[in-house]
Amino acid sequence: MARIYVAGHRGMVGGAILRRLLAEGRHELITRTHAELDLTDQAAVREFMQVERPDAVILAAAKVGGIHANNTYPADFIYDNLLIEANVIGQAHAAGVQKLLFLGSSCIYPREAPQPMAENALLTGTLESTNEPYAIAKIAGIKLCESFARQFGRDYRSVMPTNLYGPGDNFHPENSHVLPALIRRFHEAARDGKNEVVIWGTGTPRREFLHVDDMAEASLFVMDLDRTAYEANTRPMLSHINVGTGEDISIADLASMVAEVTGFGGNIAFDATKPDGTPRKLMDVTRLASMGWRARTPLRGGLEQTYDWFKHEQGEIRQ
Ligand SMILES: NC(=O)C1=CN([C@@H]2O[C@H](COP(=O)(O)OP(=O)(O)OC[C@H]3O[C@@H](n4cnc5c(N)ncnc54)[C@H](OP(=O)(O)O)[C@@H]3O)[C@@H](O)[C@H]2O)C=CC1
Ligand SMILES: C[C@H]1O[C@H](OP(=O)(O)OP(=O)(O)OC[C@H]2O[C@@H](n3cnc4c(=O)[nH]c(N)nc43)[C@H](O)[C@@H]2O)[C@@H](O)[C@@H](O)C1=O
Repeated sequence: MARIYVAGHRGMVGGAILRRLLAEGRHELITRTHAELDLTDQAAVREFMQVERPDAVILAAAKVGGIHANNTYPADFIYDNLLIEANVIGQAHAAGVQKLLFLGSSCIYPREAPQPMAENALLTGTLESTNEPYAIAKIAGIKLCESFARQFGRDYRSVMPTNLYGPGDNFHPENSHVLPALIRRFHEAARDGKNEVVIWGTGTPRREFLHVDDMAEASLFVMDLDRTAYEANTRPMLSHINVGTGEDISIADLASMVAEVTGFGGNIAFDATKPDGTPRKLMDVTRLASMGWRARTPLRGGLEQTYDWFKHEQGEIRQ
């Protein structure tokens, strides 16, 4: 039975991965909360890795947020994420951990990348300014995995998720991503009998949304791939694999869908003084599909399930 350390197991994605691993029952799982182990602390991470010596690591811990948080706290987003990645990946290697999975993000691709964005679009153009520091840290994470694989023969892999949502998401009014932010805003407007909801930007940007349970499944699918298959699909640099649905939707249409699901019947207004961010971010998922994995959860169904979870957990949700 392999011992797997899931970093970030209290987060949305780490939590979904942990639930899936627990259900499979194939592995012994190692976890630490942020309070127990600050992953920006190199000495603490070194001590942890040396004592625990896991067989594999899944790195789902990161400083994460939506467009406003990224734009407002750029230093936190680059500094924390660079430290977390360097410490976890570097100290895993130092402790002899042979296998690791790093979670990046679709914002690694250039703002004007051809759509859908294939893995080889990495480092071909200028990044979107609202999340450039976070994207630079995520690109560094890919390069750390590649480099430890190429120089030391480690089996360190990377997946690049599109925008994610689902149970366990962050519903903060400003710092969250668009889907949880809209669930909360439309829910509160419907509850309070308001006749207008304002959403940020022009409504024209397009985003792709993947349910977190699909992401957890894809993460373990990539982790379990035969090494030859992973390397054959990530040559020449042993780089990364996109994870998404291959379908996107405009923010205006997403807002209408959230309004329907939450029962809000009023007007939707757009605050164009707020940034739109990247115009479009659709993943090319051909690589993963060719290996046999496809997303299963349709957006409407996933949104309804997430809204049910939100209503149920309201007293408990993260702020
Ligand atoms: N959500 C999304 O739309 C997307 C997410 N991703 C990536 O997926 C991964 C998981 O994201 P997600 O689950 O949404 O994020 P969450 O914010 O839900 O979870 C991140 C987890 O990391 C923990 N963490 C953060 N900093 C530290 C630290 N210094 N030491 C220890 N633990 C820390 C957090 O703990 P605490 O809350 O206590 O700080 C939290 O439990 C990240 O790598 C993210 O970049 C990629 C694309 C889209
Ligand atoms: C996952 C991804 O997440 C971020 O990039 P993003 O895709 O731009 O993410 P977002 O979900 O915050 O916004 C998507 C779109 O939606 C619009 N929008 C409308 N109304 C609200 C709203 O109320 N909140 C938010 N957050 N956005 C809103 C918003 O203006 C934008 O046009 C980065 O952190 C990036 O680093 C990253 O990896």
